[in-house]
Amino acid sequence: MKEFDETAAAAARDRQDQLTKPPGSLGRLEELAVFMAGWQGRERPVIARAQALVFAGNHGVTAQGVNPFPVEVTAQMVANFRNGGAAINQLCRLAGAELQVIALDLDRPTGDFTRGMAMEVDELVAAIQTGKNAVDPQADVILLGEMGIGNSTVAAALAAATFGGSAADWVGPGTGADDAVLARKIAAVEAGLKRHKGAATAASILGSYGGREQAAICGAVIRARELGIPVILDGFICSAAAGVLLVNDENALDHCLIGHESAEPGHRRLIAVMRKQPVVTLDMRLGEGSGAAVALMILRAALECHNGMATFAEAGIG
Ligand SMILES: Cc1cc2ncn([C@H]3O[C@H](COP(=O)(O)O)[C@@H](O)[C@H]3O)c2cc1C
Ligand SMILES: O=C(O)c1cccnc1
Repeated sequence: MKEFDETAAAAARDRQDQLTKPPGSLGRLEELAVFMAGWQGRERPVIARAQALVFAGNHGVTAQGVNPFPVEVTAQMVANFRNGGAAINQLCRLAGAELQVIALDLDRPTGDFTRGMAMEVDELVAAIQTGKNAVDPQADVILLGEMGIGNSTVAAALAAATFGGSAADWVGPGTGADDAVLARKIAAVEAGLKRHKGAATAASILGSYGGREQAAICGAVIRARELGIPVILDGFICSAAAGVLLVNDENALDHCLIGHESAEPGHRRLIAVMRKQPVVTLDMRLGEGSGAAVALMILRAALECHNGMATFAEAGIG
C-alpha cells in the first residue's frame, strides 16, 4: 500500500511559493496540486491517463416503490453510455478521461434489503473484485461513478448504517421523488436499518444493503490505494459507497477527492462527516461520475499552473 509522500508534497508546496503569483493566490488549485504531488510521489504530478469507471447495478429495493424511473432505465442508460449519448460521455471527452462502463449482473438485481440481505458473501466478494480488477495500474487518476435505478435509497441506507442518524437525515429526492415516493424511501431505509442493525463492518454493511455497483466502487478505491493512484469520487451515491470503507479504517479515503457537492441534500452532511471538501459545487444531481469528470477539469487546471508557471527567479521578477 502506497502512502502520501510528504517529501514530494513539501517540494510541491515549496514550488507553489516560488511561482510568479502572490503566495496562496491560486487558492484550492494549490492544494489540489500538492494533493496530487503527495499521492503520485513527485513534485510535478501529471495526468497523462485519467480512467473513468462507471459501475452499474440493479436493486431489489425498487420493489418498495422508491424510484421515480423504472428499473429498465439502468440497462438503457448503459446502452446510452456505450453509444456516447449520456452526459458522462460528453464530460469525459472534454475532460480527457477514458470512460469504461462496467455492468454488474443487471438481469439479477440484488435482494430487497427491507426483507433480507442484498448480497450473499460470494456475490459481494465478486462485485468488490470486479471493481479491483477494473483499475488500470497505469492510470494517473481514477474517476468513479455509478448507474443503478433506486440506488439513492441504497446510498441513504449505507450512509445511515455507516455514520448513524435517521433515515430522514439521508433520504432525498434522487431522480425526483414526490412526497409519496419520498415517504416510501424513508420507510424502506427505516425497515432496512431495523433488520440489519447488527451490521458493523464494511463487508456486512455492503452485504446488507448492496448494491453491486457500490461494492465495485469500494473495490476500485481499495485497489487504487494499493497502487497509490488518487481517486475522484462523484456525488452522493458514490461518496456513500466509498464512505463505508471508513468503518474499517478512518484513513481509507485519504487518497480520494470528492469531485462535487451534489444537490441531493444528504451529500452536504456526508461530506461533513467524511471530513472532505468538494472540488466544485454546481447543484448537479445526476450521478454517472459526472461531477467527478467536471472536477477533473479543475484538477488539470491546478496541474497546468503548477507545472507550467515560471518561478520568480526564472522570470526575473521581484
Ligand atoms: C435517465 C437517467 C439517467 C441517469 N444517470 C444517472 N442517474 C442516477 O439516478 C439513479 C438514482 O436515482 P433514484 O434512486 O431516484 O433511482 C442512479 O442510477 C444515478 O446514477 C440517472 C437516472 C435516470 C433516470
Ligand atoms: O449525487 C448523486 O450521486 C446523485 C443524485 C441524484 C441522482 N443520482 C445521483
